[in-house]
Amino acid sequence: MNDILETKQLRHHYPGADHPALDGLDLKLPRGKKTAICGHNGSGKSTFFLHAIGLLRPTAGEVCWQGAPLTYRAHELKQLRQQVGLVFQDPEHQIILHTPYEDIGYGLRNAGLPEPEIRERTLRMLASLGLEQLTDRPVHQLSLGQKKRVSLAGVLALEPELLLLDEPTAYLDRLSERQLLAELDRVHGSGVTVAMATHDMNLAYAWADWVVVLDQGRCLLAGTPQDVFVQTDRLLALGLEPPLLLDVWHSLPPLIREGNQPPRDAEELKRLLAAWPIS
Ligand SMILES: Nc1ncnc2c1ncn2[C@@H]1O[C@H](COP(=O)(O)OP(=O)(O)OP(=O)(O)O)[C@@H](O)[C@H]1O
Repeated sequence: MNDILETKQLRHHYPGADHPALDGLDLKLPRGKKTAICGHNGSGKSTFFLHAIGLLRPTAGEVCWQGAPLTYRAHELKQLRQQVGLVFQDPEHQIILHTPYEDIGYGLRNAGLPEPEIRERTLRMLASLGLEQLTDRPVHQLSLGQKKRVSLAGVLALEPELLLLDEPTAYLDRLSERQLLAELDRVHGSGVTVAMATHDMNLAYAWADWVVVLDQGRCLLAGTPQDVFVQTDRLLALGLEPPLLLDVWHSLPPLIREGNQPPRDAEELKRLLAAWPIS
């Protein structure tokens, strides 16, 4: 498999911590896929992301970008951060300027782009994320969902090859979540590899085409959603609730399930049930 980013026996010990946050993490992000990184609180998801953009350095092990280990030289890190975009869980940690327009342009200016291109890309990102009406609105007047879209726009403006999102749907209402997922599908459709950390197994099951499960800084499971989520007992032992849809599916009579793949979303389940003759 062609992996865009890989960690090999990655270990990270924060100064003063009792346990390592990452403890021999072997994790691969397949190129071109949508990967869900699952794991309960403190399993190491955010620490992995900080390593993926070279913000933290390994205590041991290595991070490979496009097959080559990171060297942590300044010019390499600058290039890496243009190729790998990380959207933090809390937009307050990401947005640093006063308005969406200024903030989205900031990263582009840092990357050394000429002013006309900065303006063109910023306006394009504002439009594609439905933020035109908020272009010059002070950031502190925006809702959380709007701030999340601004921070995503700032990262997407750099046109990364790999987009990482830390709990992107946390605290969003259903409509904002649906809009964000549609945007991620559009970005993925344009050729970007996307990986999101999430606690939401229902979301991971419906959205991802590759799933990894972390526990205590290690990768315990990796595979397609069907392969990973069928391991109900292991997930429960890791404190993760298996997807509701899969639970419902397995509770249906075998005659309905026979010859069908488990549905990935409620609409698919409804279609399968509607096709079943009631007599
Ligand atoms: N700056 C830090 N200093 C010391 N320990 C830290 C620091 N950041 C994280 N940790 C610890 O490292 C471990 C992994 O944390 P991390 O934030 O990577 O997990 P996570 O899976 O992203 O959690 P969550 O789902 O709550 O965001 C936890 O035990 C956490 O307490």
